Amino acid sequence: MSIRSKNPGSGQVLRIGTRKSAMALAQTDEVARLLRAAAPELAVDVVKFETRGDQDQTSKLLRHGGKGGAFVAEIRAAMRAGTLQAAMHSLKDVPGNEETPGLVIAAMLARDAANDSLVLRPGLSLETFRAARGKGFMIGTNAVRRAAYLRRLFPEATVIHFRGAADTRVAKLDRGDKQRLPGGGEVGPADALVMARSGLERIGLTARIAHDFSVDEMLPAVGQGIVAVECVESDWPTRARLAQIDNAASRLSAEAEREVLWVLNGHCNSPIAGHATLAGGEMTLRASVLDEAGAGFIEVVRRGPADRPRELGRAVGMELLDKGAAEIIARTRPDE
Ligand SMILES: NCc1[nH]cc(CCC(=O)O)c1CC(=O)O
Repeated sequence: MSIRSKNPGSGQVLRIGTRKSAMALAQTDEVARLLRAAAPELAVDVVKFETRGDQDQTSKLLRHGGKGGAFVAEIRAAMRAGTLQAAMHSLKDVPGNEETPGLVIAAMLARDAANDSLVLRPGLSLETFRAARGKGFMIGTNAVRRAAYLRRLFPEATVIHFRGAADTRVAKLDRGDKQRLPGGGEVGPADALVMARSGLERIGLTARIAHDFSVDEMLPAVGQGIVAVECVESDWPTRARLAQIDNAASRLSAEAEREVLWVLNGHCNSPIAGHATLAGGEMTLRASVLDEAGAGFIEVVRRGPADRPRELGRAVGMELLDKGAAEIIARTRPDE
């Protein structure tokens, strides 16, 4: 059945906005491929945006309303103005503590790998790195959560701030570039990076993965590995298109995980981790809150019926709060 509308923007052409990093473009191409497969008559146009987050690598992005906020604000404005029908986001980068009136996430794709991976500079072997337990090595990451886990897993390594699009970060590692710091000065070069496996897969760099951390070793960010497509709430033709490519398991997991963020008032760069798995009608939700120094660490695991994800997320979030999560979040600098 083809869906027609008098609104020229939401009939046979669907314009989808995205950041223009290699990773974001690969994700958007996948969304476009699935939409075309579901509706061969549909023309999907990919519109590339250079967001403030991409242009301004060294600024403290939280000033722009959060790291995720910087990535998504501009694309959302275009959608509200009607020049786009949809926006592609990494769900991980969509803040979990903000209301977005008039917008809805109408599709979540089947989840890719949710775990983080270790990438080593050329010439450094995993054996050497492991034998040293990280001592004498610098590990770069852009995320407070990863920094906190790294300080627990490799207490003797130096964790440094490393920012940029995924392909740019690996190129910097390979060239041995230093990283400019937001407050001036520089650190590095890095010996290793920790990045999302899904991101490395999407830009064709899986061959660079020296080690996959399991989700229990390094609990992922809420929503990690899920591509989300947002549209205007009242644009029913577009919602119907997007509903065709929505994945139920991703949606249930995301609802549970994001409820934890909501309860804790967190966003993608808070030291909060959360991951849900589904099996036989049951959901297991694990979430943690970590101290930047790796000292404070609260983890909660609960199980519940898979069809009540928000209830489970709320219970896990409340238990984290009971155990002192708010204090840990408050004392962590959010823009490290
Ligand atoms: N913040 C950038 C970002 N946003 C989403 C991903 C990974 C892909 C995903 O989680 O879907 C990445 C790169 C990374 O964390 O290494």
